[in-house]
Amino acid sequence: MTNVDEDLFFREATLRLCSSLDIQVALNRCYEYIRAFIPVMQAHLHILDFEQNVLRLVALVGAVLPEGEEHILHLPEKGRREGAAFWKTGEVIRIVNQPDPIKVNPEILRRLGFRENVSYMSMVLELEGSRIGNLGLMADGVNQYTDEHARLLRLLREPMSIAMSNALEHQEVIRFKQMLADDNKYLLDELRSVSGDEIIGADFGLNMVMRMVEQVAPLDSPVLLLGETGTGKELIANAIHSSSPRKDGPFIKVNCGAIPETLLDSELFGHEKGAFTGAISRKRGRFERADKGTIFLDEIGELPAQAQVRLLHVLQRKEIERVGGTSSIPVDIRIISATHRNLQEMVGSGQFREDLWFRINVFPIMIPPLRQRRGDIPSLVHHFIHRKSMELKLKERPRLAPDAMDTLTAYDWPGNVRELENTIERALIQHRTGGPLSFEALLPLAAPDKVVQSQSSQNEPLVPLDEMNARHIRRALEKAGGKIYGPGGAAQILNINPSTLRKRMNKLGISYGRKSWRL
Ligand SMILES: Nc1ncnc2c1ncn2[C@@H]1O[C@H](COP(=O)(O)OP(=O)(O)OP(=O)(O)O)[C@@H](O)[C@H]1O
Repeated sequence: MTNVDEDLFFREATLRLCSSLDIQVALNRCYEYIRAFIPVMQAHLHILDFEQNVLRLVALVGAVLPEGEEHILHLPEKGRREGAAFWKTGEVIRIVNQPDPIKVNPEILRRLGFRENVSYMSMVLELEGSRIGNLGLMADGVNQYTDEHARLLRLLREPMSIAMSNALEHQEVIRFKQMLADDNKYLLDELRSVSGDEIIGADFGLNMVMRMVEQVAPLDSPVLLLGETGTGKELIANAIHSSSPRKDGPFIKVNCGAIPETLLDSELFGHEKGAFTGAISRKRGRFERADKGTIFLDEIGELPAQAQVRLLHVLQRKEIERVGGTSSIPVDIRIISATHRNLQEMVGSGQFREDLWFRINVFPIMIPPLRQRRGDIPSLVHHFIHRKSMELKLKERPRLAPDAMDTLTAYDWPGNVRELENTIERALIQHRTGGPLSFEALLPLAAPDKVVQSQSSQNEPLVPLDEMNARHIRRALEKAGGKIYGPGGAAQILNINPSTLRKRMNKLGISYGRKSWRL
């Protein structure tokens, strides 16, 4: 003992303590080294929670806890006060060379593998003024520990405390990471069930679209979704992602038209700390967040010219550079873009870069407007009544009024599925008091829209809605030779139920019978 080179002892033991973030591995390595200098049969590392009066074992060498054994040891209640005082003010090293004078519960000793005649040396670990834990060494027989051993052990107090603290923080980071991954998965599943990723009309009006989705989903090719607002472009983008090999990766949406131009770069590509006023910390951009997943660039036609150049850059090089950064970060992403605008025309007029257009237009999918797939309307109506009734927590699902479905099917839906969804929700809110759902207000809006567009010029004065409706119905009657019912009848031309048409004719004062409908 007298010849111990303390510097060497400190260095070698510290190297072993810092050799792993796994505290058990670190303690094993250190134990193997120090046992040549200090008698030790067993070493254990605890953190003490004296609020709860428990010792939590974080590493143990020289004994194995039985399978499934709890790693928390409850301290005897009567020792609580003494223990707390010791942990707050007690000496750093404690040597107990006689059998059990510290009156530790024999059950604890047994669990830790102690025998009757043991010597015990413990050292309190402390970091930045707070006591964080305890290292205990145990040797067989009485009077095993000397002041010289205590002096050597004390040399390791600081590295042991740092190693323990780092290991605990590392464990905490891993735990948080697992919790976040778990939460993330849970929230994604929740989001899917709330937003309802069920695609209505997949076998009917959207059949062609879904066939194309199946073809392209397994590949990494860029997809361009075209279609009017509210047709379901985002829903389809989601469907492509969730049936692709990237489905467990992120699906990140960027609404290119909704981000102010000044923030666009930092939103898309992220920024380094201090890159500009207000950049108080480093931030990852959406491209970086979409790594190993899919990025959905909605309203890509709204992207300003500068941003188009940078996007092209990312697509060509598959890497991004944060604002204020100096290095490139590789990104592995699949791009789905969407627009309700005519990008080809925008290319022609110089508003959209042709090279970018070629890059994103590899596999265009056109989603037809709802008025071109009216057959899907009844299923959509039932789907939204079901979903929205649940969201609104309605006790009973309301019935539809007799003509309601015809009215809904006849309407032109310029806002497409989103408008239909909102219409149903509004009707459900208005009908909270009961009664069937009717959509009387819709029909007058339907046909005139088209008629106004096709018949009136910008300068012509606007006619009242009822008059416009009446004219439209008369035109249909004229075309049908006055026939209301059956094939070629006015109801079929107008795509509404004949009885709805008759009601509307009554309301508008259009009489029945051959030619009586003429002006
Ligand atoms: N076929 C469908 N089945 C069920 N719900 C649908 C369908 N199509 C659209 N929806 C619903 O309609 C709403 C609008 O759809 P979505 O946001 O995907 O349209 P969009 O074309 O991306 O609209 P915008 O162009 O305005 O961004 C969403 O709530 C979506 O869930």
